Amino acid sequence: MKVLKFGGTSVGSAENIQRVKEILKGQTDDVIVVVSALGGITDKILSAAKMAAIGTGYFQAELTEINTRHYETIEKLFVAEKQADIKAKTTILLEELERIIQGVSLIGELTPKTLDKIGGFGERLSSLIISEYIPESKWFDSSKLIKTNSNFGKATVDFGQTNQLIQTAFASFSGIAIVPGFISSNEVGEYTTLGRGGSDYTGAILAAALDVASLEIWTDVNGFMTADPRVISKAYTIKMLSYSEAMELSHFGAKVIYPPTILPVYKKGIPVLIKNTMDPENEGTLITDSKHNGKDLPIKGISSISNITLITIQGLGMVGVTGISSRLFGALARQNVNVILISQASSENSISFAIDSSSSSKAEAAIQQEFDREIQLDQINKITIEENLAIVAIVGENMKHATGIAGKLFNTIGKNGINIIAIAQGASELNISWVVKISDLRKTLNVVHESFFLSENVELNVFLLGIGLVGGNLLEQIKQQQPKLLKEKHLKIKLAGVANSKKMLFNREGIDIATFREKMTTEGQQSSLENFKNEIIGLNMYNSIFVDCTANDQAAGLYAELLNANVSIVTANKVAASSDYENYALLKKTAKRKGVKFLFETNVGAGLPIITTLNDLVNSGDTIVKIEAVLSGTLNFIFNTISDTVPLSQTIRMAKDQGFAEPDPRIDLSGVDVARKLLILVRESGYQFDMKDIKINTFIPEKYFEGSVDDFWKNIPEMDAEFEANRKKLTAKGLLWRFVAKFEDGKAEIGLQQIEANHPFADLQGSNNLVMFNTERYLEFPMIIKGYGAGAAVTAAGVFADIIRVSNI
Ligand SMILES: NC(=O)C1=CN([C@@H]2O[C@H](COP(=O)(O)OP(=O)(O)OC[C@H]3O[C@@H](n4cnc5c(N)ncnc54)[C@H](OP(=O)(O)O)[C@@H]3O)[C@@H](O)[C@H]2O)C=CC1
Ligand SMILES: N[C@@H](CC=O)C(=O)O
Repeated sequence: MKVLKFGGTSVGSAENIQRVKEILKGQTDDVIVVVSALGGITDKILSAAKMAAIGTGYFQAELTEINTRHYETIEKLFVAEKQADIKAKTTILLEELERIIQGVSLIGELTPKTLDKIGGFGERLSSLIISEYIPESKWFDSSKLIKTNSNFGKATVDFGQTNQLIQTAFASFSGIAIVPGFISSNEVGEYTTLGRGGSDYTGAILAAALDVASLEIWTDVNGFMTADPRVISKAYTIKMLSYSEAMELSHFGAKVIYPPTILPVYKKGIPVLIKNTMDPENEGTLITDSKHNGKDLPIKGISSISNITLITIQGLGMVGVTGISSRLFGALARQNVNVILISQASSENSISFAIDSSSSSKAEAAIQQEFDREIQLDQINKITIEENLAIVAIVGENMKHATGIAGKLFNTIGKNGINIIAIAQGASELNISWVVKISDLRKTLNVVHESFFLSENVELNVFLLGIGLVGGNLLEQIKQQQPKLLKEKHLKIKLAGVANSKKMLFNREGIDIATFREKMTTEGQQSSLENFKNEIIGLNMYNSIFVDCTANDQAAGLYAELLNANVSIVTANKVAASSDYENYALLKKTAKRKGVKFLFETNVGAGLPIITTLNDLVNSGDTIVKIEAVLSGTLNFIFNTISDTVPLSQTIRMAKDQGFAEPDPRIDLSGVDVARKLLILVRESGYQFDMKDIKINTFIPEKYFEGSVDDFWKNIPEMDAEFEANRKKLTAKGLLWRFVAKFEDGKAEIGLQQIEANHPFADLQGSNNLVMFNTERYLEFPMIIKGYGAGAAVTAAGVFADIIRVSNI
């Protein structure tokens, strides 16, 4: 024999009741079918009763709706000839309900006892209709079988009597039994109820009394999910749970099963299967006594409860005093305040507990009253009430004795800038619960879901500023590479925000890279750096990365605040890393302190792995003795391209057109770009250096850098003739121009050099860069890194690599 329970949605419409019939047809065993009220009916009944009690006439409209729902369901389920008979039977119950509610209206009082009498009508009605719809079935009145005390609203079952009654009633039963859920009766036969969601409990009570093969809870979801799917799109069904895990998860917000359901079936070792009436083929979740089940993950699921208030009572007068906790929780219990989480430090000078916010004034008054004397004497000097909180819990039997779970959990949460307000973990190690601000709940769930591999993929949320050459190429590369990254590395890069200087666009769910430009035009808001930063912080998404593909110094000014808000920075913009040493050091320190990344590999040599290599050398204990490098793609391209037919001004234009030059090419021509790069290399080598410490030898007179960029383009051809004359002389001597950056003996200098044809820099084609590091380990023969040092595609690839680096995959 099996017990199957169908919830409110499962019997909420004629179509769904037909599904139930189909499911029952497939059963080979004898079955007891427990049914809830038609979805939403119990709420309507209770609301009608409450309206009646306060004297509003609106209850009549609610009653009419209740009647209509049932009559319409009958009309859809039964052929015309049968309808009158079933409607007549239904009407008897509906009229009885109406009479009681009329009575409530007349007396103007709604006692818990009356509420229980009224509350069960939904189940009585639905079970009547369903038993008529399955003619071979037999209806059983569960209110006569389940005996309870008189705690109306949530009665306690008398299992001794109940088990006997059930066993007698079903002693010779075979076939299909239809039983209303939720209802029971007390010792004098008055209706009681088992608490909201109590139909599950009815199923469990019957299952345990008859020691059946299994209890199936048919609902409208595919079982217990790893997290709330409305928040975590990647949440999936947990195939197997132990009784304890199911109990913990259902207590902490997963409303799949009514928590008291577990105990009776657990005691008898009866497996519980959660199934979806709308998707019967789905495996669902199996709850058994097997502890180490399913994938070998330390945690099975994450649950949360919103609308939480945390109350802390504090005072030195509490230390070492026995009975404080008992008085505190006794006072709360007397006021019917349900305590959801408790946390007390071993110092004993404070106790924090979490409750549903609706009880917070009741709780506060209870504490004030109970500890009035201690408050007067200043032995308890502080009662703090924090609202707008949520509790999150991770649950899993495999956490037991697994080291590092709490460390990993809180480390990951901390890195994402989420403040943990209180923590509780039972010695059973089955559940770790903690309190966060409600505004951090979504982020917390995502972070935890991902870090415990409950999510298949790691997700990065990218906010891209600048969609010119580099930024535009970056998005193209992400678009192309995304399927492979997802498949092979389980990495998803989501564009959560994007901006240029005119428009900005955000979408928590991700912006489609194929259409982002049109979307920016049609749906984008006016761009503003301040608002872009505020939006990133405000969205408070986990694994957020600000990617700066502008050359804007104000954009670089946003980094500190973003890092402080636990947003990683990936930047092609050289302004921040070459700003005042103090600022550079602060940004690096902030990133480290916050556990996020500040990456700028492309600041030197575009996509070449120069900074990471330098970091590896230094981190492994090497010392940088000398750096000698050609660091400007633009200048190298110019000196490789200039000829008697291609003058200087034209080579600059070509460098710009090929995407080597800065948005403002004067930055390249003036040596500023190279100076920035050398400064960054020296700093990353471990030296405290500033721009003023670099000697810059310019080769184009200062006057060309004054005025606007247009002035520069207009005037620079004046230099062509002189440059060509010098070039001829240089060529005649068999020499070449290279703009060289050098750091040695604590001195840094950049400038144009004439080099021999056999110099390592001579064979440097196009826009290539070359860096030579002489270190204590690479002393005689330097380490050399060479290759394309500029260009949109290679730079975008370098930015892309930095973004991937943030994920630590
Ligand atoms: N090209 C290369 O080889 C390399 C470049 N880099 C660096 O990459 C960065 C980008 O270069 P590149 O792509 O060539 O430059 P582009 O001029 O092509 O693009 C710059 C982008 O930044 C946007 N932008 C500028 N100011 C703002 C602002 N205030 N708010 C929002 N967006 C803004 C621009 O928007 P709009 O179009 O609306 O003005 C544009 O989308 C530079 O810092 C450069 O030094 C680093 C290594 C190599
Ligand atoms: N403008 C730069 C681009 C890379 O940083 C260069 O020419 O090297």
